[in-house]
Amino acid sequence: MSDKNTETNQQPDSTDELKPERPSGGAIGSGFKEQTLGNTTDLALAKRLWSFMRPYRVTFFFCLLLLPVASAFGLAQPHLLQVAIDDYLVPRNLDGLPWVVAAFGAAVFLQAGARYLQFVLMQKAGQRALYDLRQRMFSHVQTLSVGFFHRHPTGRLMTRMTTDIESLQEALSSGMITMVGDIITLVAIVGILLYKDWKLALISFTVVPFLLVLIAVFRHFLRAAFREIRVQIARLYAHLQESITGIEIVQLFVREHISADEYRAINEDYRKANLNSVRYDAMLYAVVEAVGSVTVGIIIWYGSGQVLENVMTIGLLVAFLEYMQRFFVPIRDLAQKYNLLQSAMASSERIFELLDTDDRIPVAAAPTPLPTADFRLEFENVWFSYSDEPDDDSWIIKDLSFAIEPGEKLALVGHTGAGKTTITSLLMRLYDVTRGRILINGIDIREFDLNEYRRSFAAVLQDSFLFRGTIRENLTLGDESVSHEELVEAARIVHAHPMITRYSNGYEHLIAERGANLSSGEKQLLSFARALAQQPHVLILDEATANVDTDTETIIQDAIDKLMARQTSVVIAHRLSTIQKANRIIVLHKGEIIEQGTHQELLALDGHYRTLYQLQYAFDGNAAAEVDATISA
Ligand SMILES: Nc1ncnc2c1ncn2[C@@H]1O[C@H](COP(=O)(O)OP(=O)(O)OP(=O)(O)O)[C@@H](O)[C@H]1O
Repeated sequence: MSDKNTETNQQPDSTDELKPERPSGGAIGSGFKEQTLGNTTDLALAKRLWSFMRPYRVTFFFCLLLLPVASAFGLAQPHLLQVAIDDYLVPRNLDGLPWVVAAFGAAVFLQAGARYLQFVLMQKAGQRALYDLRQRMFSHVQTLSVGFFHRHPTGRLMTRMTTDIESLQEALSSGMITMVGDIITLVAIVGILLYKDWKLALISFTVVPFLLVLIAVFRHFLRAAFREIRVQIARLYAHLQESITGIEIVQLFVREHISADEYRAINEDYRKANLNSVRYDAMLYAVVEAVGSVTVGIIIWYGSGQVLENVMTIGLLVAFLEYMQRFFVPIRDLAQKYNLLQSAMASSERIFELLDTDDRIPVAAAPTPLPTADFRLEFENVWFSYSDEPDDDSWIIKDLSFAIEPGEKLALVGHTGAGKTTITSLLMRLYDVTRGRILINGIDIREFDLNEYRRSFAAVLQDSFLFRGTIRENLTLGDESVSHEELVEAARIVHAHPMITRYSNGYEHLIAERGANLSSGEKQLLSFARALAQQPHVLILDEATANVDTDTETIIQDAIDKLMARQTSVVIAHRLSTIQKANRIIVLHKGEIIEQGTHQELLALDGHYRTLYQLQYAFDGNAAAEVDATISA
């Protein structure tokens, strides 16, 4: 099957609002446009996020209960300090002081304990919810149609499934719930201070409006800096993904330095974006600290006067100072956590958008049972376009009608781009026809259960894709009903067995990612064995034209013959022997059948097939002579 990713990825896609921004570095598909979220959307998003938290709600609410407990133990400490000073130290009466010290120690201990418990439990619940979310995303993405993956670059999808989830995780672990705790603490401090001395409290709070304005300004800059980081991360990912998957081309065309330069530029932007956010963060930290110190100054200035006039006790002054210190920490944290929350909301929007994508092959509500044998496949006036809104130029398959009888071996030939791969994709329902029908024994294939239908096919594609894992795993593809004997039998038939047993651990030999540690001939033999082990009703074969030595070629040829002999086969033929052995050859041109018949019949026609034959099989020593012989006969 030809690889169309490169062409389609670059086509404008009006339905995709998350179009990649083409970065200066030149990598494609790098970076997402961050979105501004309205409050209503935030609420809707929060509701959906909650649906993932709901199963763990008992833990969640218990954590919420722990927050005021931790706050109370924390805020009891300055009060105990006040009691120690005013009731024991100032009157020089140390009798009950150990009790106050013990109470202070207990408050510190219990506050730490409550925080620890709250943090660990929250993480437990949060990690479970994220686990569920990741699982849901993966399962969902697997059900999307092949067309969806052709339209969306891998890098983009990967970013959504990794860094967006990470951002949610970050907000969950260090943000959301502690924000509630911060707010509780703030409100409690305001209440306590007003209760203890409302005048000093109001004087202390004079700086707060100024602080809030400053925080709002910083929040704005921090948020922009944060978004920039996310855009740069996406660019970095996309570039990495592209250069690693395309490493062979990069090295063959000695493009390493260009790729490194591009990476350097993106890396530099990423570094700058990070530095920017750190700068604003540090500024915010410093400003809050400074404002805090000014407040302490005001309290000492005003409070000491009050103490000297005996209107206020020293203990109360110390407690005030302590409370104010504790007041500024949550204010600073709230500003930072708000940004985390914003980013998490933007990420969840992208995550839910992917989860809501319903770009999949429709399944039959009440599927018709699939015939168990003797498939008669039929294309009935089939039209197909890869575009959702086809125009006259975009039809790839045009009013195609033909049938494949049970057991028949059909060869598809035609120039590149004629639509051969598309026909096989339609047959396996990787795409649905735009118009017309594909039938099995007279029943529209859309009426069958999709998985059951697909299971009746086995495909050997040009790129014999192998997964990282053992040979056995690659042959069975996780189907445990295939016995070892059946596997060996399949491998023997297609001559893969000797090659497998050459490895000391035979069927347990580990194959590298994409079969990187195998030759192309070996990969082909394994994919033949895999197809046979699936015991399909229909075999789809897109013959690879990889250069293999003569011995391997003979083995592969024989394997193909044996494969095709077993069931109905549709072959995109590149080998002379394959088309010669086909019961029927369909010659395609721009999505239409222009000739069909057996090899001999078509040669005798002296039309397109003959020209194609001479062009495509000219490398075959006997081809030209055979054409001449056939024609003269
Ligand atoms: N996913 C896709 N999105 C859009 N257009 C596509 C897609 N796949 C294929 N096409 C277009 O459909 C046409 C037919 O492609 P197809 O792969 O079926 O041809 P083919 O006969 O198998 O060619 P080849 O022998 O080169 O593999 C081509 O013009 C191709 O550009």
